[in-house]
Amino acid sequence: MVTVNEAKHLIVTQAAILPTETRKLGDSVGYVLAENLNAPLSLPAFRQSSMDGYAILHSDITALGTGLKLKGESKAGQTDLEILDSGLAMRIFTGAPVPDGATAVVMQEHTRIENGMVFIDEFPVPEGKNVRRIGQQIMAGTVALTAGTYLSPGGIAFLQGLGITDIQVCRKPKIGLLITGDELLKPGEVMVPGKIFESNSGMLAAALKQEGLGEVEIGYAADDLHATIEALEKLVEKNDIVLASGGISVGDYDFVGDAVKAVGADTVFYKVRQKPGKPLLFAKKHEKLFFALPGNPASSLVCYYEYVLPAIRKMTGRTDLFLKALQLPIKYGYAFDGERDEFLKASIADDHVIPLDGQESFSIRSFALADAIIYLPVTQNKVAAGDLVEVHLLPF
Ligand SMILES: Nc1nc2c(c(=O)[nH]1)N[C@H]1C(S)=C(S)[C@@H](COP(=O)(O)OP(=O)(O)OC[C@H]3O[C@@H](n4cnc5c(N)ncnc54)[C@H](O)[C@@H]3O)O[C@H]1N2
Ligand code: MOO
Repeated sequence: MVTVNEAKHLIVTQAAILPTETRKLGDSVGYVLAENLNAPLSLPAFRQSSMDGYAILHSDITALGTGLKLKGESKAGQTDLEILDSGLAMRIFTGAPVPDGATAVVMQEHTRIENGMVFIDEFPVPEGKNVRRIGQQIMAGTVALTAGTYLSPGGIAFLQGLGITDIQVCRKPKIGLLITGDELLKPGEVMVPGKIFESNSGMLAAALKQEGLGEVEIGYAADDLHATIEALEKLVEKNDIVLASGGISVGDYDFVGDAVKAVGADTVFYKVRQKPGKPLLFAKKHEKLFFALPGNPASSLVCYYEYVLPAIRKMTGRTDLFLKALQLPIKYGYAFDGERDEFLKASIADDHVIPLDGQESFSIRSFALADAIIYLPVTQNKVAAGDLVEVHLLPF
């Protein structure tokens, strides 16, 4: 049996970053950049107006109400503009090129047009007012984004704006799920007394989907050693990570531990000093990782968030591996006996964290209502209302 921290340490040190691949920028959200990218052009690439109004020479405006002769127009997308001379104003729109010679743009709300003249009701007009400078966001040739950057929609937009179409990212792991248990019915099957509609496949597939891993191979095995080995072998062959659900405790029909050995994986640890999720097993075969998650749904999901997710993130090149953690006051007092650290399904409201009803490991309804997990180490087995506790935010 290892501690929570030992288990986490073993997992993130054993998980290795996957090789890189080239992807279309538009298909790269949620991936991690595997190369340093320099800006091929400056942004903005030319002086742009940030307002609809009039381009002028700021030095022409010597008093409130200075009149300038209106000459020409610059609209967005314009490529051929004449130089603006002193004494003139050019009609201009947001995003349009500021003509050479002009040193500022006055927004149209601060102007009046009378007889072909533009009167500027603003004084003084500072140089550069309402003009986006060349390279104000980034200069050509400088570092745009560095290897290791997680690509958010903002990152995609930034690189697309630089004209970049293909990038090098860390590959994401292929994941296989093995669902074990004789009592399990798949969605749509006919309910029979003694059976249950299994839900761990949907739960884990959904959690993986949220992490950008939409294609998951799912295998099923009855509570039988040979069936479990066979299903496991298939999944291990094609995937980087295999998650098994159920069959990892000490019952006569729990075969996953033996099957893991039979496929040649080395167990790194079995059992973590925690509740729920004690019988978690972590094994490795070369670079492939294997997690045997306990069948109880809440145990399985806690183990996914606390251990599997960091491994996935490490393999995809991310450096923020764990759920975001913060300290919050707990709404109600909570106490527990025993030697195991506890993870509680919880929700956050009014700057407090609330432990939810239904903390049993079979109870998944509380997870349906949770947006966080409270982590209470055994050293903190009695907390009073208002005490600070460690809270892990679920990904949303
Ligand atoms: N004598 C002992 N018994 C148990 C111990 C122990 O230390 N000594 N540990 C308990 C703990 S803690 C857990 S957690 C469970 C883990 O059991 P398994 O991983 O072997 O899981 P199963 O026995 O197959 O199933 C447990 C529970 O979960 C339900 N289940 C299984 N698969 C699914 C699924 N795909 N979808 C929904 N629900 C599922 C299953 O029907 C059982 O109710 O062991 C304790 N026992
Ligand atoms: O580890 Mo179990 O998950 O306490 O029910």
